[in-house]
Amino acid sequence: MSSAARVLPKAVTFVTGNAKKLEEVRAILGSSVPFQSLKLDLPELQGEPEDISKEKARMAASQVNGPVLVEDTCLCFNALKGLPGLNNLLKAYEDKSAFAMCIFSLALGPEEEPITFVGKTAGKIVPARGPNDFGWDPVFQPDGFGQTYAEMPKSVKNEISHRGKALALVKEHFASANYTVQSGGSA
Ligand SMILES: O=P(O)(O)OP(=O)(O)OP(=O)(O)OC[C@H]1O[C@@H](n2cnc3c(O)ncnc32)[C@H](O)[C@@H]1O
Ligand SMILES: [Mg+2]
Repeated sequence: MSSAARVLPKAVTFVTGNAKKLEEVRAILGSSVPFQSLKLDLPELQGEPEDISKEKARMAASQVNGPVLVEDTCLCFNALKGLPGLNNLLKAYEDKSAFAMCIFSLALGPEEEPITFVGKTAGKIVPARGPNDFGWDPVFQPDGFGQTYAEMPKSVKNEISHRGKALALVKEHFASANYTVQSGGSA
């Protein structure tokens, strides 16, 4: 059953200061989720990843006074019980397995409960290979692949990555929620 369209006062703002992230989000979402991007100074929060993400979305939605999407990513090491950590720390451990995790939160407005979307990709930490232009891409080799994130074509990374998986859920949500933007709200 299709639900009535929910009217948003303006297009969704994707809040990030990271140009490489933005590039991937644009490539993955295409025209399926219309958004604009904005860099905001938000405090770094402590706590459980999903709680941090929701709180970040609430703060961003009140600054923007409209719908926002925020994203946090971590490279989490199984030897450190899933904690994010420094690659050098891992040298002391036999277990190099890790997972990349991406959490998006969508807040439709400052007073609305954010909705969270999580994507994870398992892999291992390896000596760096490939171009060094996006964070830890050269040291993360996803399971089932012979290349690090940095070595693979962008389209392959986006297909299998933590970010790609989380954004597939975001896309599904937008497809079923049937949002429309109020006329006069910026595209
Ligand atoms: O403004 P925001 O969106 O918060 O951007 P950020 O650069 O602070 O990003 P995060 O805190 O989410 O990311 C923590 C680090 O992980 C890096 N990172 C994020 N996604 C990555 C990916 O897909 N591949 C490699 N490194 C990544 C990123 O460059 C940061 O150094
Ligand atoms: Mg950040």
